[in-house]
Amino acid sequence: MSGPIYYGAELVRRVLTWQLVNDAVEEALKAVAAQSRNAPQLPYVVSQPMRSVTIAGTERSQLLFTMPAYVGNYRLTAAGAAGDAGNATRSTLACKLVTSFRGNQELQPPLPSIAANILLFNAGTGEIDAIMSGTDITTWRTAAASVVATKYLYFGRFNAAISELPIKVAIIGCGTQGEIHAVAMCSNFKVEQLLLYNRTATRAQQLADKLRKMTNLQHTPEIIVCNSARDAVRDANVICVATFSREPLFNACDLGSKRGLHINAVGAGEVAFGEVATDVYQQSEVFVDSLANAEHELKGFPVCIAGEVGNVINKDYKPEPTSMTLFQSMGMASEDACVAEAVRSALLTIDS
Ligand SMILES: NC(=O)C1=CN([C@@H]2O[C@H](COP(=O)(O)OP(=O)(O)OC[C@H]3O[C@@H](n4cnc5c(N)ncnc54)[C@H](OP(=O)(O)O)[C@@H]3O)[C@@H](O)[C@H]2O)C=CC1
Ligand SMILES: O=C([O-])C1=[NH+]CCC1
Repeated sequence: MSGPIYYGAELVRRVLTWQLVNDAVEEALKAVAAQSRNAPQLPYVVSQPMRSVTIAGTERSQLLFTMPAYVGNYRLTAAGAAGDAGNATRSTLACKLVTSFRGNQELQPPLPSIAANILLFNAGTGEIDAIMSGTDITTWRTAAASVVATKYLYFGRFNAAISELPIKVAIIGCGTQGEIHAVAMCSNFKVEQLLLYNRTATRAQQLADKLRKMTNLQHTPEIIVCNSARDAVRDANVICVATFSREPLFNACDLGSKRGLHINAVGAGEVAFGEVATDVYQQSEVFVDSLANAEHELKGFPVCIAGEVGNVINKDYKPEPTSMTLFQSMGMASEDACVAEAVRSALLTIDS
């Protein structure tokens, strides 16, 4: 063996598309849900042990996560990842090493708060095949999980094509995740209005300016920078919240009496579910990416969890049409494994 191939960030970025990442993430969500429901009619085999968390210092502001996963018998159908044959089943053994260093944004120049590398192993021999830069994969796959959750939990309740239903989207937190969520929502859905809020107001304004200049968005919405999270969420149909806040940034009263709302709660402060108020959880049907991870990581979670997003994709469960749904995203190693595999396939295709 000559040693692992290294795929750097530049190479990875060349092949990242929403179609490729959404497809791989949807497959991971389905596989995890099939495994936890013990659904023998579905082919998947998944092993996704709890991630380890190493605290680098005395506070939880500097963390190293180890995220291993094996996903067996799954398919990547997106065109970019097809390579040999989109229909072939795949099995991937991978481990992501990811750090979360909150102070990185204060450095000059700032560094990403979340940085990752993914090790890809030969699933037949256990030898290491490749090391892939995982920072962009983490950014994209997290937004893709919110896109898939929005597709099934919000749009799934209407009898209309996704492309025909205009939505208003609130983005709370305009850091790396806020930005990619704004781009993902406008690339996958007909967003007519984008409401941005960030604690440091200039950052929301900078994101608004950047988004207005982007020419590759499928939909170019009206973009409004809001003075508070409350203002941003009031009229939204879909809310994406991605901060490090320990305190709730909005509560149920701020959402008014409207129903049929969907929330993607992505961020994690000291408490993984701190940025959204308890009464919002209490009034929502709550879904997670992985129930096993939720049991382990969401200690003190205020409500019962309705199920996994994959249960809804696999049609084991349908949310009430008028309910408020909330996707509590934690991030799964199997998403990283499937997306890294899709990226590797796409790179092999363009190289050959
Ligand atoms: N679910 C998942 O799979 C993943 C979740 N994450 C989580 O997403 C969150 C955002 O990550 P990322 O975008 O990369 O980080 P960034 O550092 O790029 O952005 C952090 C954002 O959080 C805001 N923020 C921080 N503290 C507070 C606070 N006390 N009150 C209000 N806003 C606050 C910042 O505002 P300001 O500009 O004012 O500082 C900024 O908008 C983190 O919690 C991270 O752990 C990340 C990756 C995957
Ligand atoms: O899933 C993931 O990679 C992460 N979740 C929180 C920080 C990083």
